[in-house]
Amino acid sequence: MNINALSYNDGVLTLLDQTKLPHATVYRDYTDYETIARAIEEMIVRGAPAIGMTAAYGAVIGARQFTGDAHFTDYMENVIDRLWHTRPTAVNLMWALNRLKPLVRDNPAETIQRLEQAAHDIFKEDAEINRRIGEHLLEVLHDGVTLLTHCNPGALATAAYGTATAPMYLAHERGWNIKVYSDETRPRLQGALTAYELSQAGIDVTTITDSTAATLMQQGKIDAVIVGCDRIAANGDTVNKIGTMPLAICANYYNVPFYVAAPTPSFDISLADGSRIPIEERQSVEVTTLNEQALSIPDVPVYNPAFDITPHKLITGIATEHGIIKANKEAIIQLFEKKEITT
Ligand SMILES: CSC[C@@H](O)[C@@H](O)C(=O)COP(=O)(O)O
Repeated sequence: MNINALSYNDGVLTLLDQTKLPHATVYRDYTDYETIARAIEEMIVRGAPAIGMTAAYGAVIGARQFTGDAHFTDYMENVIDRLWHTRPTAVNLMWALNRLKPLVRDNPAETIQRLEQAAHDIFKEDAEINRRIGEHLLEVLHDGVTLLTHCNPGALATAAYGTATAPMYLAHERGWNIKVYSDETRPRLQGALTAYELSQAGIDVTTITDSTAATLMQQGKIDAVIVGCDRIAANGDTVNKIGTMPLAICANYYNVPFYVAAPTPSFDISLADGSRIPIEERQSVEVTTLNEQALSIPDVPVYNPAFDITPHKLITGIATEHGIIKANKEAIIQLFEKKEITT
């Protein structure tokens, strides 16, 4: 697995343009926080952990752009505010910026050094967190397993391994025979990214339309569903890419285990339940066109929420870097109190 969605070197952030994948591999260099903010909005970079890390490096680059014509801390507040408001749902974005905010000092040079270190730490931690999530999930899987996933919770959405794809990469490394079905994920087709990165790694992956998932479960062909997440509320309700909740309902009906792969930065325990999580609505053009070809007649109203809320009762377990926990308030409180994890 050798995919870098983002990398940073000495004031230059490089993003792999995910709007061009899987047909073209285009890397773009960024030295300006405003264009980094737009890259998040336009989904050149996407996936909860990746946008958090991009925002962190965006703040570093913002600090480096300071020209001395304002008070530095006020200037940095504006930089962070701009990055904060790029996408509303994935809490990893706010989590990363909240980690950087207290490191801002009056002195720009000192701040750049501190922010750069913090952004590197977040990046390194993300890869390790995902590897550990993968190891915990392998404990409930087996050689020969067939999995279903949705969206792209993969290496492209993280520093490495992905979240829901981490057990797939680790199983493959161990020589397990695994098969993965990847929902195409209307309307942005992130499932094509999953198919791209898993097939690059030599993992057996099959693309299906979103509406085929139920049929595969009915046919008894899916051993477990594993998805990523953008924000988990204190009671375990989970917000992930639109189309996740119907999968959970279907998995429940057909008794298929349904796991959410969740780094702890994806939890928002300040929100009691999923109904309080802001759900991004994106432009109608994402639904009405494909590669600039019209799919619908003009002027018909479109409703295009980017995420849905899976009720915690439908979730078999939440796989974190500390272990697999139950999707309920007690287990989540325990997780954040760093007490013994219930599995
Ligand atoms: C490890 S990524 C988990 C989620 O961020 C992923 O499933 C997802 O919903 C991404 O949404 P996107 O709109 O492509 O940023």
